[in-house]
Amino acid sequence: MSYFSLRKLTKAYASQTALHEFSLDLGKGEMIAVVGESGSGKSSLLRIAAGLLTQSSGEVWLGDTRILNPKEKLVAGYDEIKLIHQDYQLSPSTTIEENIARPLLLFDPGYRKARVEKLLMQFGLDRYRDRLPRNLSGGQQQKVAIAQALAVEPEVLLLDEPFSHLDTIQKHRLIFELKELLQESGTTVIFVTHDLDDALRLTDTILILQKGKVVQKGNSRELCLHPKTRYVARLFSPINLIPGRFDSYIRPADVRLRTKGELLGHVVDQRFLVHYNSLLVRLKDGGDVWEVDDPFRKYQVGDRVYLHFDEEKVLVLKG
Ligand SMILES: Nc1ncnc2c1ncn2[C@@H]1O[C@H](COP(=O)(O)OP(=O)(O)OP(=O)(O)O)[C@@H](O)[C@H]1O
Repeated sequence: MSYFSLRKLTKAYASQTALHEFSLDLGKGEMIAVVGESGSGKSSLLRIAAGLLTQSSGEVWLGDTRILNPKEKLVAGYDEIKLIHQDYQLSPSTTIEENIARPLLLFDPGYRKARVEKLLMQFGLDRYRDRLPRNLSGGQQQKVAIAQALAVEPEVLLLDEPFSHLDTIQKHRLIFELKELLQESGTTVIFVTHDLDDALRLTDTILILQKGKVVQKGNSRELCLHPKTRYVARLFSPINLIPGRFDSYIRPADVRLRTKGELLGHVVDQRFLVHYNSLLVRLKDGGDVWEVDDPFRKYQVGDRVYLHFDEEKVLVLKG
């Protein structure tokens, strides 16, 4: 049953439309990721969902409550819906413990103390409680910001690329920890990102946004095997345009390398990756460069190679 509902949301700025009739219904505790490139409308969407930006049309509902926008509400935003973005603002001159406690100042002191203790423990921040934010790493500071947002036990958490300042290892660890925490607390989550890998680490269901429109929704398998647009296909791997066929593509892993055949090229670059070598092959006719996998690490820069693929692996893509 729908709990957090975004209904036909649109947003037009003076020069352009950022969002075209976006609708989404989430059940309580459900998590979804919205993946889109820069400028696709992700931040506008989340700010509207949080009641922090006024939409051009459409409504946001949390249970039976319509979320009012800044034009309708004196103090914009809701405790029940928290938005976290990469530029978190911790208070620089107060300790980690005080930062997490800040949203709870008007709460009962006993409750406040217990809640802050729980968050410090859950996020592994206990031993840093007396430090100032500047004495923590970027990843730890981002954890503090998330713990602070969760202090008031929001029903809905909106994550706007909150991990982009972190290195890959820190990021993967934080996403894993956060996923467990959010599942445990039954928080409803929308996570927006341009990074499919991050999205798949947090959620199973992905919604793809392009130029303010939803182009596809599904799980990893559905999107990978049946991408509707070039953008969706490229989220999973590069794609190679088949010469003479303007909308047909093949993935690097679906190309076989042979010493005989019809589609001739020569290797212009080679990279050693964990399970295979990745080659760049310049085609003889037309001059396009294909990216192909060489699982047997057989070919070197300068080698001639023939490229084969099965027709059933060809992706026919638009947009
Ligand atoms: N205040 C504004 N005034 C005018 N145009 C805006 C404003 N805010 C955003 N836009 C435009 O609306 C479109 C969507 O922007 P938005 O920030 O929502 O996208 P995004 O997917 O979050 O991008 P990014 O990942 O780069 O933050 C962009 O083309 C942007 O230039």
